[in-house]
Parts: sequence; C-alpha cells; structure tokens
Amino acid sequence: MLNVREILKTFNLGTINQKIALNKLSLELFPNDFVTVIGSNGAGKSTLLNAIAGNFFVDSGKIAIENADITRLPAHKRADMISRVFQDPLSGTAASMTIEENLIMAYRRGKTRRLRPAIGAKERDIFRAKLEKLGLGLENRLTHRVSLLSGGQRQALTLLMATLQKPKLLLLDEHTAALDPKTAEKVLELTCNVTEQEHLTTLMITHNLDHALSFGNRTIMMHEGRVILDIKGTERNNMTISNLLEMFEKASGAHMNTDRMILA
Ligand SMILES: Nc1ncnc2c1ncn2[C@@H]1O[C@H](COP(=O)(O)OP(=O)(O)OP(=O)(O)O)[C@@H](O)[C@H]1O
Repeated sequence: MLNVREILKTFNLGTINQKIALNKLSLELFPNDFVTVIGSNGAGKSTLLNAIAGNFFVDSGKIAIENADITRLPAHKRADMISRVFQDPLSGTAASMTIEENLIMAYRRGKTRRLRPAIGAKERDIFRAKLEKLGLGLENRLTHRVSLLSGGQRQALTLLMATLQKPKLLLLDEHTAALDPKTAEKVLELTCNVTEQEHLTTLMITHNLDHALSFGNRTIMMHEGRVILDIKGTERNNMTISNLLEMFEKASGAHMNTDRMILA
C-alpha cells in the first residue's frame, strides 16, 4: 500500500546545523494496517510524516502509494490520497465557519472547483448521520461556528473531515496529545471506529506507550532517522511496556529519551 524505500532527508546541508533526520529509512504498510509510531525526541517521526505528505521532497529514496511513485509529487497533489490530523485542535478546522461549512469543504475536496450551489438537504443528511456516530451531539449543531466547540469536539470534527472522502492513507501526528486524558481516550475510540469502518490504512505517532501497544496492529520504533523495531502479531499481543523499553534499549543502544513519553 505505502512503500517507503531508503529515504534520506538532511536539514541544513553543509552547515554547522546539518542534521540527517531520515537516514535511508524504509517502511512498508499493507492495506488496513494501523501502525503506531514511537521513538525518542528528534528520532524523525514527524519528519517521516512530512516526507510522506510531501511537505518537502526527500534527498534520495522512493515513496509509493499503491505502486504509484509519489516521490516527486507536490503536497497538494498528494492531498486526495493522504489525510493528516495534527496535534493542535485549532489547526484542522476553520474557526469562523460553521460545522456544516467545514464539512462541505472536506466533502467536496478534490472535486471540481466550479462555483457550487449551497449545501443541499442530501449533504446535510450525510453530515448529520456521520456526526451522530461521534456521539457528541454535534449533529444538532450544524450551523454553529466551530469556534464554539471544545478542543476535543474540534479534534473529532477534524478526524471526521480527514476521513469524509476516504483517503488511501491517514496520518495522525500525536492528534490527541493536546487533549485532556478523558477527551483523548474518546477521540482515540472515534479514531478506531472510523479506521475500522472505513478500512483505512493509518500511521499514528504517539508518545503514550500504552496506546502504542493497544491501538492498531503494528508498532514501529524509530531512532536516529531509522525504523529500528517493527513489532506485530503474537509478539505484540504479549508485549508489556517494560518489554518495549528493553527492546528499544537493546536495538538502539540508548535509553528512550523523551520528555513527553507517557509510560502508562
Ligand atoms: N525544518 C527543519 N529544519 C531543521 N531541522 C529540522 C527540521 N525539522 C526537523 N528537524 C530536525 O530533524 C530531527 C527530527 O525531527 P522530528 O521533528 O522529525 O523528530 P520527532 O521524532 O518527531 O521528535 P519529537 O518526538 O520531539 O516531536 C530533529 O533533530 C529536528 O531538530
């Protein structure tokens, strides 16, 4: 599905600040994979998602989705295939617009840019049905401005918008890290529901080791711009957080060093 082959990304090449952020990293995702991504500070997790989304071109290596080479495709041309949800609940929605105005933008994404008629009754029905599934009562607030919503409600709406036109790949960049624990759990539950219902292939960065093992079907660990562990199947099912930390230390020769890691 997603095939990342030996991608290299160096920032500030030839300067004192030169940094190899992705060091010939390879990763393959299969259809319906839900892969959690963990690693130390600066391991290259966000840079990997940026490279896949096309925020920059990699220096070398290859990225393909469903066998189509997207390595040199600009971000806006990857946007029909790849959806992304960021940490900041304010970043995925337009605050001054209503819930239905936000949804219609996502719904019509990638479709012709000709002047469009207003939102129709059929579209409203679709939005209401989708919002109802979130269980947050937003289906009765279609004409409310998004600025009135809480962080968790906004993040749930962002998730819905990101998956309204089924993407080939969903990238979640610590999308619950800015929420309080209870709301984070709710948004994670919604994430599981939507990825299962829509059969999405998903890559989720998290600093929560418990979430890294309990969500999805695979966990990859990154260190210094590479994937150093790929854990799945029975091995993953039986794994505890201390096993995970031990494996990391063995594979990397370093301690898992992150100020934001949540161990339980
Ligand atoms: N635009 C940039 N310019 C220069 N250096 C960058 C840039 N983006 C990332 N880096 C560097 O590349 C390395 C990888 O950064 P990245 O943000 O991908 O790490 P991360 O694993 O997501 O870390 P964290 O868990 O702390 O968010 C870091 O050393 C970072 O400082």
